[in-house]
Amino acid sequence: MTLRALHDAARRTLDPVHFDYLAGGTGEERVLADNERAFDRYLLLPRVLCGSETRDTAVDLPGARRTAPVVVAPTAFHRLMHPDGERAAARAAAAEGVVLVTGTAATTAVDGVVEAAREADPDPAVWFQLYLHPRQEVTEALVRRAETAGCTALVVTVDSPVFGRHTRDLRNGFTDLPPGYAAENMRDLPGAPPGSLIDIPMSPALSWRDFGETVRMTSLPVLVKGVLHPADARLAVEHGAAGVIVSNHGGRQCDAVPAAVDCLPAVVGAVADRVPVLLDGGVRRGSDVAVALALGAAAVGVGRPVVWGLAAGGEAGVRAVLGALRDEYDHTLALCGGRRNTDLTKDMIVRRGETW
Ligand SMILES: Cc1cc2nc3c(=O)[nH]c(=O)nc-3n(C[C@H](O)[C@H](O)[C@H](O)COP(=O)(O)O)c2cc1C
Ligand SMILES: CCCCC(=O)C(=O)O
Repeated sequence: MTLRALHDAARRTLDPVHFDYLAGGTGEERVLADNERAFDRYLLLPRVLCGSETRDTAVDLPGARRTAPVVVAPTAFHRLMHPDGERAAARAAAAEGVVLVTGTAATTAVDGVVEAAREADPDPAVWFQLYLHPRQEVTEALVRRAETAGCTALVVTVDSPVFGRHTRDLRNGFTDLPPGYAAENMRDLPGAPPGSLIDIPMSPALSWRDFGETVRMTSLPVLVKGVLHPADARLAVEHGAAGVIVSNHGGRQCDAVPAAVDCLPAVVGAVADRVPVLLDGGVRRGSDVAVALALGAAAVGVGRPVVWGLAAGGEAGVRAVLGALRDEYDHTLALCGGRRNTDLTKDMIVRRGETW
C-alpha cells in the first residue's frame, strides 16, 4: 500500500469531523500546503560509485539508538482514529525500531503506551511530549508520570502559547472530545479537572525560565519542539535542551510562517554542532527524509501519515507507513551513493531551477 492509498483509506474510514481534525491546519491552510510543497524545491545531487551493498541507517538520538532516522511525531487523540489508539501506534513504532512520541493529549495514559511498546521491544524508546502548564506542580506531576512509565526523553512543545485556530474544526464545531474519550494523562493532577480537550491549558506567559525549570526537574534529556528562529534554537541550548525540533506544528498554529524545511538550514547552522536538530512537517517520502538529513537534520518526525496508517489499519497500518518510509529512504541513500546517514551532505542539495 502506498501512503496515498492509506490516506484515502483513512478518509473513508474516519468520521469526517475527525478526519478534518487530522488533516486540517490553521487559517487558509497555506503553511500546511507549503510544508509539503517546499520539499519539491530541494533536489538531491547524488554521488556515484561510493556506496555499499548494505546501508546502516541507524541514528543516535537523546536517550536512544534507533534503526532509522524517523520519529513518530506526537499527535493527539489516537483512540478517535482507531479503537486500539496509542497502543497500536506504540507497538508498531517499537517493532520498527523507531522513537514514538506520546504526549499530554494522548487518549491512553503514558504507562499504557510504554507497556504496549514493550510488547514489541523490551527496550523501546518512548518520549513524552509536554505542554508546559502555567502551574509548575502540574507540569512536574506530568514529568513524574512520564518518568515512572519509562519514557526516555521529554519533548516540550513551545509553538503553542495559545490554541491553534483550526479552520475545519471551528467550522465543524469540533471543540471537545466525544463522551468516553479524554486526555488521560491529565487525570487526577494536582488542582486540575478531569482531563478532556479543553482542559489542556496553554499560556502565552510561559518563558525560557519555565523551560529551564523543567529541564532541572528531571534527569531525562529534554528536547524543544516548535522552533523556527535560529536565535530561539540558541536559547534552547543555553537553557539545557538536549535537542531542537524545527516545526511549525504541521501548519496548525500560525498561517504566515515559512515551511519547516526552509527553516532547517539556519537552525542547523546555529546549534547542530551542539545538539541534534530534528525536523517535522511535510515529510511524505523517503527522499524527503534524505533531503532533511542532507540539510543537517539528525532525524525527521512524521505526523499525519502515521495517523493515516493507524486509521486505515491499526498497528499493521502504522507499520506499513514506517516500513515504507524506511525502505524508500534506504533506497534513496543507495541511489545517492551513501552508506550511512552522515554521507548525505549539504553539497548534495540543489534548489530546483538553480543548478549552477
Ligand atoms: C492531528 C494532529 C495532532 C497533533 N497533536 C500534537 C500534540 O498533541 N502535541 C504536539 O506537540 N504536536 C502535535 N501535532 C503536531 C505534530 O507533532 C507535528 O508537528 C506535525 O504533525 C508534523 O507535520 P506532518 O503532519 O506534516 O508530518 C499534531 C498534529 C496533528 C496533525
Ligand atoms: C490540546 C490538544 C492539542 C493537540 C494539537 O497539538 C493539535 O491538534 O495540533
